Amino acid sequence: MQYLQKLKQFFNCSLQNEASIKDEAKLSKNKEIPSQFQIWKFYLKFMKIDWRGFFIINLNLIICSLILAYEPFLMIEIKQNLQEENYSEVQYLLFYYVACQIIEQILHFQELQYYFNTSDLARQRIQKSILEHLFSLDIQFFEDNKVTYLSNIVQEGAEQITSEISYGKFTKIFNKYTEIVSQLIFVYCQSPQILSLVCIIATIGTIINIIINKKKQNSEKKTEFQNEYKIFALDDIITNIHLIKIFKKEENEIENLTKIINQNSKNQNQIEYLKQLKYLIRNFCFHAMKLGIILLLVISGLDNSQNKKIIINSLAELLVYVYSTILLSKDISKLIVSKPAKYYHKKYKYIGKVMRLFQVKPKITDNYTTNQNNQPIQYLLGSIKFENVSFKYPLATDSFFKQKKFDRQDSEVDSDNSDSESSLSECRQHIDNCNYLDGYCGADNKLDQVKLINQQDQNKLQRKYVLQNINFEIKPGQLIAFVGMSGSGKSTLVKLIERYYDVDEGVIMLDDKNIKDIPLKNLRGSIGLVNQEPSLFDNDIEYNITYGCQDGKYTQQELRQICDVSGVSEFVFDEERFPEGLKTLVGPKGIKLSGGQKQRIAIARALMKKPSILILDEATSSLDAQSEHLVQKYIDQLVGYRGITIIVIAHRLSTIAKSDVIYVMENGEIKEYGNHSQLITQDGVYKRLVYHQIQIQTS
Ligand SMILES: Nc1ncnc2c1ncn2[C@@H]1O[C@H](COP(=O)(O)OP(=O)(O)OP(=O)(O)O)[C@@H](O)[C@H]1O
Repeated sequence: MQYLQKLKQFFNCSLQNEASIKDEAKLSKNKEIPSQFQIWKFYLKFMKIDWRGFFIINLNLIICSLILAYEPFLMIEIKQNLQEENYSEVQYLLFYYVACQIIEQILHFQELQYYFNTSDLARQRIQKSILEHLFSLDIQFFEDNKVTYLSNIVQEGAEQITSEISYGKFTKIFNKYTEIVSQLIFVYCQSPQILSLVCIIATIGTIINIIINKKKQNSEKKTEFQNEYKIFALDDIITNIHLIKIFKKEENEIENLTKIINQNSKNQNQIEYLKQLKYLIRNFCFHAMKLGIILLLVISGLDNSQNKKIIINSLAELLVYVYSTILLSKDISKLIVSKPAKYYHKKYKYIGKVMRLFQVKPKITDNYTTNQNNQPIQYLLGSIKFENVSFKYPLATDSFFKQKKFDRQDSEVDSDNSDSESSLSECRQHIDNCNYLDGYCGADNKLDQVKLINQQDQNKLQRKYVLQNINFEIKPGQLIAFVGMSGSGKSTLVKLIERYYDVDEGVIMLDDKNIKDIPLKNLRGSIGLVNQEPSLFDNDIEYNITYGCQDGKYTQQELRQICDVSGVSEFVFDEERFPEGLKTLVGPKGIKLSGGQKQRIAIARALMKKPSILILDEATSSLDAQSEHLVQKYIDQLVGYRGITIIVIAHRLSTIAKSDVIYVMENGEIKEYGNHSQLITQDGVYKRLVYHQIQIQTS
């Protein structure tokens, strides 16, 4: 009864599967899934053939496959000679057989050696080109995509492409078919009727295998997406472990994670069930063939006892070949299943993702990259001019995995197929509408409904201008400040000066040149930035401070001076707390340092770069008053001596009182500007901010 139910379930699923296959074909048309031609064209990017390796690997494989194909016939010959008691010939044939085996093993060993060497080189080359492409992408891409996901693409993608473009790929397929054909010829030589029987049963087995494979791939596709969801949820929760501990939410999170982890157990079970079913069918086919062969022998043996004797003698051997023919029919069925569908399989999924990654193109382009790479930075003089600049953040269009809220309270994700059709078409429409470059993970999943943003949502999400009609001019060597309420657009302004984004309207001029015409190397090389949340590498303090030094050149004297003025010396040379001094490891993201220490290192790093424009975005917010005063003193010196342009963004208004010009921002607009004494006399936003801060301090 249970079995019947499962069978019914299976065929129901197959019907639904049919529909999803049709949809897949539609998707293929929509270029959501690459065609085989596109896949091969893509592989060409990474191909660099070492002809010697190519020749040796393929020649060895061809010789091995010919030896393998000849083996059954050699066995027949040995047996015939044994029956005829021709022992000298048997000896000779046995020697020949052993020699073939030894040659095959030697060739195989040599092929493997070449294979590993060439694969290693190919993997390095592929990894490098994926990284080169990834690093050429805009900051926005990294803001929209999860780091775990991108690092997986680089690692796994390179691995999978390497195995796909290995030199022996085609020859191995050729080997497989030579083996099948030789075995079929062997069976034919024994008895044509038996061959017909083998062919009929193998064809039935292959067809059933194809159906099961397609069904399995459908489940794998869903599992794949849910696995990614699991990884992101785990990543999110473990990254916030401090928060979880402080709120004593361990139990809740464990419960939520367990729910998320167990979400796709239904799919996993189905995959296992289908695997078992395939195994069962293979065995069933084999037994059916065995029975059929015996029946044939009995029928034919009634009137031909000689024939019967010969055939019975080789029955065991025959069955071995019949069995391996069935095993090979498994490979045929895999080949017949559409190649793109294979890309949902965990063995191939990252190839599709790498293809997607290469479809993403940077919007911030630099025509000078190739020419300027080996030339030294040409520092800017430091004048900045904004002319009628307006800007809004673009929508995330190149997200591999859309930013999704992990709804842990209701994390039950129904992986049932019951209403997959409606969600499927809806999601397909979302894909068309959004033109999102989503991974090849299944869209026929409820999760995708959450994941993809439809046209309506897009309209709602139409971003507002973050900066509107901004005009200002900064001369080289000036000290300029931007103040304003949180969210008024100050940091965005800095991002535009660094050209992490291009403006929507207006123009930004640096040294009287449009920012778009300045090589990125010169632009970013001339800017030193310290932002609100300093990022540090998991390395020692010295490495972090000297990271921006051109060609890694600096003197210990310079380093010491910068450490002194940025306040790093104050803690780093304290032998009790930092016995290793500048060689102290800071831990991931500088976790072993305090907020103020991290900020001082970031300030030292920016100063070591000797920039012509220094941007301090809330750079001293975690420093105590004394340290801030020290940094401030050095900044004043810099302005005086080196003519460096300094832009300060600060909420603490005492920090900016000495600025040449203070720009006051509100809702993405500059509301007023002037120096401190001018602004304080006006009855405007600045005066209100100053009084507000004084009030807080006195109370
Ligand atoms: N990467 C981003 N994508 C989309 N919107 C963003 C992004 N970064 C900032 N914003 C939005 O732009 C607006 C201005 O943000 P910005 O960080 O420039 O403000 P701010 O004045 O520097 O604030 P604060 O003083 O709190 O740092 C905010 O409404 C914010 O939500």
